[in-house]
Amino acid sequence: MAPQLRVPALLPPMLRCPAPAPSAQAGAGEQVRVAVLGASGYTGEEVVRLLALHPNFKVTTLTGDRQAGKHFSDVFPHLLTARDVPPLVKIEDVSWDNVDAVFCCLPHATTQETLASLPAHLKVVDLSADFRLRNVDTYAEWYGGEHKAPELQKEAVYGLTELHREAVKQARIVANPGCYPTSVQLPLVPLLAANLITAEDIIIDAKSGVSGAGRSAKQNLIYCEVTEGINAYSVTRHRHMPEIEQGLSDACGKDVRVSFTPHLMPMTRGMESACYVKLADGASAGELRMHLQERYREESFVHVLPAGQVPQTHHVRGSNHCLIGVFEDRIPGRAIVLSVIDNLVKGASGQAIQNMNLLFGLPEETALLQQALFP
Ligand SMILES: NC(=O)C1=CN([C@@H]2O[C@H](COP(=O)(O)OP(=O)(O)OC[C@H]3O[C@@H](n4cnc5c(N)ncnc54)[C@H](OP(=O)(O)O)[C@@H]3O)[C@@H](O)[C@H]2O)C=CC1
Ligand SMILES: CC(=O)N[C@@H](CCC(=O)OP(=O)(O)O)C(=O)O
Repeated sequence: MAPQLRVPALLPPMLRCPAPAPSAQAGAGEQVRVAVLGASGYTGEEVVRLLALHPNFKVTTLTGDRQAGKHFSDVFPHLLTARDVPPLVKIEDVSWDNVDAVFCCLPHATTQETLASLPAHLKVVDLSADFRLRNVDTYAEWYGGEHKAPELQKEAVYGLTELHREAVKQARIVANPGCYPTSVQLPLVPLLAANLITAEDIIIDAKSGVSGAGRSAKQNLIYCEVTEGINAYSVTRHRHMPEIEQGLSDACGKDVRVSFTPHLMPMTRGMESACYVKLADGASAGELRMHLQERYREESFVHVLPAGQVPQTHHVRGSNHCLIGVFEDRIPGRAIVLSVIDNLVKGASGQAIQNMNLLFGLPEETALLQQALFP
């Protein structure tokens, strides 16, 4: 059965709140001039695809590395609007005076050096992992290299929009969360903050589509090695573990450690996190569900399903929505919380646009109210 989305979530932004003018920085009534760094990759492409329907953001600059020099429409012929966007250039050839806002879709490590060299007038949403971890030593431990821009890291605001909206509105640089951390924190942060589940014994069994690994060719990602099978990867050492633990620890004021195992699935897009949690004394799965329904009642993109409905990746494919289902475990005192997103949309480019909308005082739903592509 299809999940029942709340009707207000599907109203166009103008019916939910008055359309504000873009920020003074961009000039009231003017278009925000947007650069997408790493536009020849999957998340960069997804930003450009979604921005085709954005009334206030105009893509004026696109960068690539190996693909620099090509027309965007030659790299992504499926994007019909790409005929009107500029060709891909190298980052060093960008004229920053013509840019107000940057979506940074570069690999981690490259990102911190690039962003540290950009002019300070730019508002930035960074999709990489470089500015997500507050502690640069933790970054070095999990990402295998000293952080090259610790000052910029201090300035960055972690942008899981529904949980950090007010901080995002004030920010200049937003660290867009990882895809797995988005799918896990949306359900678990409110439950930990309300003491409905314990900080101990959290087990997360997660699955991702192959686009999560980016567009560049790798042997373990070729068709024969991915199709008709699944495999866990980075077992006990996936780099999203400290990001998840940072968010969950903040939520409850305790040092949270999680068991987290990601799996690669033979599908293009989509992510599911099955979270096995221990109920606090006296709490029930029904109470968890009701708490999440209440917490996200006014949200456009997070939907807590009625009892018994199972969230499916097919129901969020191509959309910025997150669907959550809560179930009573057969083991007394435990619950199972399921969460699905599209890794490229709510897990990356959609949430990045949601955050950029907030940076410019726009309704955060702008250009993001697409429903899922089904089947
Ligand atoms: N895919 C996903 O689901 C998610 C990805 N992310 C993060 O978003 C970022 C982008 O990911 P994704 O789009 O999947 O990656 P891709 O590999 O698909 O794209 C990477 C982009 O960066 C460019 N690039 C690579 N190296 C350099 C360099 N040294 N200098 C300048 N440009 C460079 C590439 O250019 P070219 O191809 O022309 O060489 C390409 O445009 C990463 O940090 C990733 O971890 C975050 C959440 C989810
Ligand atoms: C399937 C796959 O490989 N997924 C990627 C996660 C997505 C990603 O790009 O990670 P960030 O959000 O930290 O940038 C991985 O496991 O590394």
